[in-house]
Amino acid sequence: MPMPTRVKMVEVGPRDGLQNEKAIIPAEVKIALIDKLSEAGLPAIEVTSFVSPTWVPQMADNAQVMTGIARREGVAYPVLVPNRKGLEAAIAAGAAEIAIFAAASESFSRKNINCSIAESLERFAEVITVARVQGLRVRGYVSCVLGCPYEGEVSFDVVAGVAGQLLQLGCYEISLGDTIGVGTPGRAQTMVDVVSRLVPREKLAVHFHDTYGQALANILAVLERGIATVDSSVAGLGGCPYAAGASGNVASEDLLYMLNGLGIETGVDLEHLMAAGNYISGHLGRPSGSRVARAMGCSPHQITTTANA
Ligand SMILES: CC(C)(COP(=O)([O-])OP(=O)([O-])OC[C@H]1O[C@@H](n2cnc3c(N)ncnc32)[C@H](O)[C@@H]1OP(=O)([O-])[O-])[C@@H](O)C(=O)NCCC(=O)NCCSC(=O)C[C@@](C)(O)CC(=O)[O-]
Repeated sequence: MPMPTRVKMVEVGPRDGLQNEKAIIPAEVKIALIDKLSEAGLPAIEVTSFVSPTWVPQMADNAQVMTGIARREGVAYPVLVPNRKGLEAAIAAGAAEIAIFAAASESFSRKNINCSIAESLERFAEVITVARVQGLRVRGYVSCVLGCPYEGEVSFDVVAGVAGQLLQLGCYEISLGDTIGVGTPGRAQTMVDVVSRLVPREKLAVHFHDTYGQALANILAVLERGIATVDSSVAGLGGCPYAAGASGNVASEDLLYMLNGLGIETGVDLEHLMAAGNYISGHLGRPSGSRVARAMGCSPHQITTTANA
């Protein structure tokens, strides 16, 4: 299968990246980060989540952040929503796109959203119907597609089944999450092949955490299988509060560097993206989790990364 010539980068740093931070980050910092990410040319930026503040205190300022950002024409600003209450709050804050999140593991579903997979799909069916009637776009996630922190191995048929149901319920795109970053390239390809029997590849995205250092390799492997939408997190921020030890997503800067090197179009500017990553790393008081940002920060050499330059 030919590699895509253009990849859509979905930035999840402000939500997935920051949700696990223990110290509460001021809303103004989150807003400034999102505005810098918009300036970098990202086509989609997940802003926040309208979940229970008891479960995820870091996202309690969701409405303030959502209403504070400077929205750019042509950029999607999805927010995570677990139920009707979250949907209503998201709509009140002006969201035009939501993301619902299911799992391919019963145990993870319980730990993360306090219900079974079947119950979650019932809940999401209602959320999606109401959202679409109100003109919102709905993205879907499936967590634990390459392994579960509680159950270990996860069946790819179950992953495909959940992804297929989210598509049927009305999600325009399904993001396949390796929540704990255990996947390797061959398994990632097989998983995508199995899921694509029920969901066309052009409606699939991948969401690889980099816990075992496999994320870029996995992304390259699934690009070879025709996947053209990839989630990433600026400065490699992140982790999931309900998956102990899971590290951040692949760093957006590292993903972009690789895509630039492959000559794949994204519309995203690396310097602006690094500026956003350096801004939030500075605020968090630790080095960026992006190896590209760290290397370029120390290196006086600006090496051309395009394949044919
Ligand atoms: C789903 C619930 C709410 C169920 O939690 P629950 O306790 O079963 O909810 P409930 O319906 O029984 O309500 C309990 C209380 O929460 C309130 N409540 C209920 N809903 C909301 C809401 N939307 N916003 C604000 N408040 C809410 C509700 O009003 C009530 O308040 P009280 O009456 O006690 O004062 C909870 O489990 C939850 O919020 N979970 C979210 C967990 C989360 O955000 N996890 C991280 C995101 S998933 C992820 O990172 C994976 C992903 C997507 O990145 C992909 C990957 O990597 O795999």
